[in-house]
Amino acid sequence: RDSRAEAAVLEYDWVVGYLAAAPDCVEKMVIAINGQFPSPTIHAVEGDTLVVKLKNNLPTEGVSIHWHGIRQRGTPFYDGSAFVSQCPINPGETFTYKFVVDRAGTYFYHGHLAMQRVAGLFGSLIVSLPSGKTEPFSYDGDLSVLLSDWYHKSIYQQELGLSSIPFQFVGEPQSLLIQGRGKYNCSLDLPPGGSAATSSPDCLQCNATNPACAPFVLPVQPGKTYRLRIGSMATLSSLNFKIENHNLTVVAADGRYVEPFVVDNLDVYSGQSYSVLLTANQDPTRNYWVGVNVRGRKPATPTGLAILQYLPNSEHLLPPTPAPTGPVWNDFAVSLAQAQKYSAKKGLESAPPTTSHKLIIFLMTQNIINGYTRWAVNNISQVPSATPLLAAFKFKLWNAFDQTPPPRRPPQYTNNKHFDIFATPNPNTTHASLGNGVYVSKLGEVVDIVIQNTNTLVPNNSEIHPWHFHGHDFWVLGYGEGVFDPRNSTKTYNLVNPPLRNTVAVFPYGWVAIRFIADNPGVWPFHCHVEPHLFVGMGTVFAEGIHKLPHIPSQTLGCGLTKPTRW
Ligand SMILES: O=C1O[C@H]([C@@H](O)CO)C(O)=C1O
Repeated sequence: RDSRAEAAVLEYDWVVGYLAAAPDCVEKMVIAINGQFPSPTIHAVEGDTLVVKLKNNLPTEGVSIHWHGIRQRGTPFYDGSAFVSQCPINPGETFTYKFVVDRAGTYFYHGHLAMQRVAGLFGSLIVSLPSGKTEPFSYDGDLSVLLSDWYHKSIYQQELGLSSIPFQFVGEPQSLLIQGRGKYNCSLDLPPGGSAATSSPDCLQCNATNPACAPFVLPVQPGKTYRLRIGSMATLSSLNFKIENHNLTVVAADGRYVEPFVVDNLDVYSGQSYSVLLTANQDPTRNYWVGVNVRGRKPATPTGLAILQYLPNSEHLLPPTPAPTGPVWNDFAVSLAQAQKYSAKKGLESAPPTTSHKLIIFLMTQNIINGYTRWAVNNISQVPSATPLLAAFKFKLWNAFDQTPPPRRPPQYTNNKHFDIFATPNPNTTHASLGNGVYVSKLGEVVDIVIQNTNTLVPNNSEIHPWHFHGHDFWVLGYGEGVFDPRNSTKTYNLVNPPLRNTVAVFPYGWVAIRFIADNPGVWPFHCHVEPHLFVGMGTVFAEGIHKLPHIPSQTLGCGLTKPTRW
């Protein structure tokens, strides 16, 4: 652990490039930083300034890096979402991110252009308290695991399928990874009655003698307590994390303190981070499985495994027990009950304003638009603008994006609520259109957003969507089942100690309500963190304080209407 008392400037020289790697024993192409997958972990201290000089060595594509969970106060142009805060960094170009990490916690960074995150372009950003400040819990050591799901199909083939008629969805991942390591299940590849000799080349690489197949190891001293940081950069999967025989005490979520509570398995949605306390208080003569399973979608991916190693046992001492399983994948009541256990830590986190200035209701629908399968929010399916929206606001380039404000209510609602979210097929799936309008708030405005789930185009199917906000933490006021009713549902809100987060899951056929203060001048994406959903339009953009936008560095410009006009 870094234990400096004073903030420092930390400088990094990074090169983004393609790498042949075998995260689950099978060699594929990943997008890596400095030849590493996952990308290097950053360890910083609260108040530090990070200066990341990023060279794009990808020969055929631009890139940008989003600093997930970092609020970027005063530096909205370094938020890293392509076509919102900056132009993509072209092949061969170098771009320097410079920003302050103003709050201790567990964060991430990842590619934010098309589906580059899915190709492995992500890493952990861990911010510790300076040595003079203490956490509201104690521990002997700090451990961290970054969870993800992994596909054998390239992101380019995935993007092709998503943007084709007929639509070809990415489907379930081949493997689940813990800190970038997993093991592909060859037997899934075998034809009925087939043998290893007839299986695919992928499968042949995946055998016990291949060192790339060794699981990630978490070493612990018997009797000690560890702070374990758990985060998910999954493409699609909602994950459940479990350590055999061990309870976990949850103490923080998304870099904010929560009232501690004990679980024996933890739901982790893409874009979320947690700190849990883990005490090595079990039989020390053996090691234990750490297991990750898929929730919310019918699993077709084997459990991802790592090893909790009780020192001085060998890390090769395999646990004698079967791989851990989580709750049944479609027991959404269990997921909801766990989500409702979170509350803000008393005395350390603020309560929300008791009222809001406006309410926005988002209805998420899956649609057919000109033959293409696309997600929409209030009938608008998001497409990027060629001009970064931040620059469009700053330089008043009003031709750069749709000037019609996007709807604050689902056009499908009558009397605010009489929309049948359970209807199959969804009756309004042909009314959506492409767009890139922006929800503009006044500086300091208190805004409520309710995200309402529906049935997808598949009969009797509604899915989990983790929504992530850039530039803000928000209060999670409450969850509900069925259709949100502005007159009654608000009565169930927790306005006393709701948790602060930057990513929240919306459960099938339900809604979630959040409140935020629009106090960070900038232009900020708010979107589903399931990458193939964002890719086909499941996102929105918010802006505030547009009269107070800071000067924009020229390195963020150069595309769309921000092209230089003189030679
Ligand atoms: O966006 C998605 O599309 C498919 C399905 O709804 C249509 O093929 C699926 O499972 C998603 O999550």
